[in-house]
Amino acid sequence: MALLQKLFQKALLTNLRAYSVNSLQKPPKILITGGLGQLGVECAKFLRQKYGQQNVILSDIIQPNLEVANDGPYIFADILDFKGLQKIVVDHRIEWLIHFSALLSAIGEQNVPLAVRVNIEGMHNVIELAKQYKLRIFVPSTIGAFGPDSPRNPTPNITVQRPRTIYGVSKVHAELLGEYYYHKFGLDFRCLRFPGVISSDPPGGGTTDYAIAIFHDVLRKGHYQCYLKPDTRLPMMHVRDALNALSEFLEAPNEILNRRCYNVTAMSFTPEELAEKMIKYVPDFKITYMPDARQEIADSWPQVFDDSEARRDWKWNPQVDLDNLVEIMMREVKEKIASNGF
Ligand SMILES: NC(=O)c1ccc[n+]([C@@H]2O[C@H](COP(=O)([O-])OP(=O)(O)OC[C@H]3O[C@@H](n4cnc5c(N)ncnc54)[C@H](O)[C@@H]3O)[C@@H](O)[C@H]2O)c1
Ligand SMILES: C[C@@H](O)[C@H](N)C(=O)O
Repeated sequence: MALLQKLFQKALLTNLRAYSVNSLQKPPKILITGGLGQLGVECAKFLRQKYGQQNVILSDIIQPNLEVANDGPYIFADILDFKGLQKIVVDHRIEWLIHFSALLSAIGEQNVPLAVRVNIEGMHNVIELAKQYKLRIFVPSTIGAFGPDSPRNPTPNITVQRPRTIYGVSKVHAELLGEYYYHKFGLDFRCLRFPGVISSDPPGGGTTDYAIAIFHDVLRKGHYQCYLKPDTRLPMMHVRDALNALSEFLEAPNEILNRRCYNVTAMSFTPEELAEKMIKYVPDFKITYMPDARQEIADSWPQVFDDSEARRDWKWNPQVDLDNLVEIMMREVKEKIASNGF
């Protein structure tokens, strides 16, 4: 019986995927807010390959560098300006909204009023916008949406969420608001809770940033001083997997989704374990540890993330493990340092 059910679900998924791809023959017009951060630029490149350069509009409140400006459409969009957002959606016939604007966990603690404005008021604006114009809206959440009362190893999809950072509070708010709009108004709200995302681009002020900074410091200086203790275990994922997850989830037909918010992850490691893998590439590098305020945040977050519901419902399957991640980062960070010094 269970086998029959599984076969039926697989057939349904295959059919619905085929339907979904066909129905996407006219590619969606997509707006990415907060697009000049760590995830946005890569996300635009990825989605432009899929849906066409002109169909993915990157936006932010800061000035793009020349490479980004030449890569495809870029516009100014402040998520605190509702009328401005309405104009963009109308003028560009936007159908999907990917809402990346946020102050991350560490930086949010340094400026709580701004985090409230950007993360909470900004969310109010984009969700109303999505409702008014019937947009499909993707809002990333995070392992930071859990807190010290949540089970940490593993952290299931549905459990206690009592975060102790304004970032985490704003993300729980976003999850609940999105689910509410889905049930109340039929809004096509979709949300993935990402772990620390690793890429060679500069991170925006999070607690997991050490796993990016370590590559830059080791390759430039041969030394890294880590702000977390050596045995601090956190869930992580390479940006390629994060973008694959985002795009597969965005394309998944509503019929196969049992939830609007899913945990996704690829691996969990500690600074010590990451450093051990890096020694193969830079045998004589040194790592020292000087924990700061970010330690307390990390200690309240999941250590291992349970993403079995995403794997079951829309066949989420990460590709990059820790060995691949170190190999990719070593290569890409070396190239970045050679080309622009970051
Ligand atoms: N990077 C990660 O490890 C990670 C993990 C989990 C979830 N996320 C989520 O993914 C999203 C993107 O993360 P990121 O790492 O790219 O963040 P980031 O901090 O690098 O970028 C955020 C962007 O938001 C922009 N922004 C700030 N105020 C704005 C405003 N008023 N209007 C428009 N834009 C504004 C900033 O200019 C910045 O470019 C965030 O919502 C974050 O919570 C990221
Ligand atoms: C985990 C994620 O939300 C972000 N990188 C942070 O540390 O704040």
